[in-house]
Amino acid sequence: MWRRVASLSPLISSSKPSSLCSAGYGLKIWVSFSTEAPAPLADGADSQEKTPFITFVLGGPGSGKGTQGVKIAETFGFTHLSAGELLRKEMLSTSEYGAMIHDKMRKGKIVPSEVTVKLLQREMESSNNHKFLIDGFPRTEENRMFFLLMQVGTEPNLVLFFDCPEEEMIKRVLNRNQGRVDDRIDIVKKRLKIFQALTLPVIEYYSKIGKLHTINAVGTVDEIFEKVYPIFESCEAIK
Ligand SMILES: Nc1ncnc2c1ncn2[C@@H]1O[C@H](COP(=O)(O)OP(=O)(O)O)[C@@H](O)[C@H]1O
Ligand SMILES: O=c1ccn([C@@H]2O[C@H](COP(=O)(O)OP(=O)(O)O)[C@@H](O)[C@H]2O)c(=O)[nH]1
Ligand SMILES: [Mg+2]
Repeated sequence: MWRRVASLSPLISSSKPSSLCSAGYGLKIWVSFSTEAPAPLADGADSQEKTPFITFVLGGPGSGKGTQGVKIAETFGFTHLSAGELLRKEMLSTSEYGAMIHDKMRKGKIVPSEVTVKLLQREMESSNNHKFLIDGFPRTEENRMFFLLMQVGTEPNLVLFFDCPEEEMIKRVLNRNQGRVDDRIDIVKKRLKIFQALTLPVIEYYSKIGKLHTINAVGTVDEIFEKVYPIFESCEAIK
């Protein structure tokens, strides 16, 4: 398990445009494999320094985030974290948040940022990996800001957007057959509206700061992965 002893350098307010596959951005992670209570580290001595590499995968419901996320994670060694899956797992547990998550999901609404970010953070902090592919998050500007705050300034290195026509997304979601409470036509339409109103501004933000890769999500799974592959293959920071 790695533990995070974060130092924040002036990365958030950098006005320089970042590259499409940026490597470091100031946050360092000191990896420690000890099971004992951590002793203070002297300038990272006796520790292995790792910088997290974070990819966000965004797109409307049914655009293929999960499907491509699995393939990217397998091929390029990422730990795949689906925000929706983490929330569904939490919902089925005895968590104090279970009923609230269920209520939000079945209505197609967004779960409060602190809950989702806490779940993501828990997974990240208990992982030995430093490469994370986070699928279906951030869905709102508030989500984005909350992650930035909780992760002490961790901005993603890469952001993918699976751009898919609404009719295709609706067709895929209604054929998904995973027994989800929100895969119903009325709720999918609501989720699409929320995507337009709240998630598209997040996508635009990443476009503005030069981190966005837009992928046309129409085609077979393999055809789409062929478009995704070169983005990661050309990224030295993940090797
Ligand atoms: N390129 C594709 N063409 C057709 N169906 C797809 C494609 N990619 C994914 N699917 C299917 O569409 C449904 C939604 O995909 P999923 O990966 O769960 O999307 P998301 O996570 O964006 O909601 C799933 O049943 C999946 O098998
Ligand atoms: O960061 C997130 C991710 C998901 N959700 C909730 O979980 C549902 C399903 O999300 P998921 O990403 O699994 O759906 P997908 O887009 O893959 O169909 C969403 O509609 C929201 O209710 C949320 O509130 N915040
Ligand atoms: Mg999904």
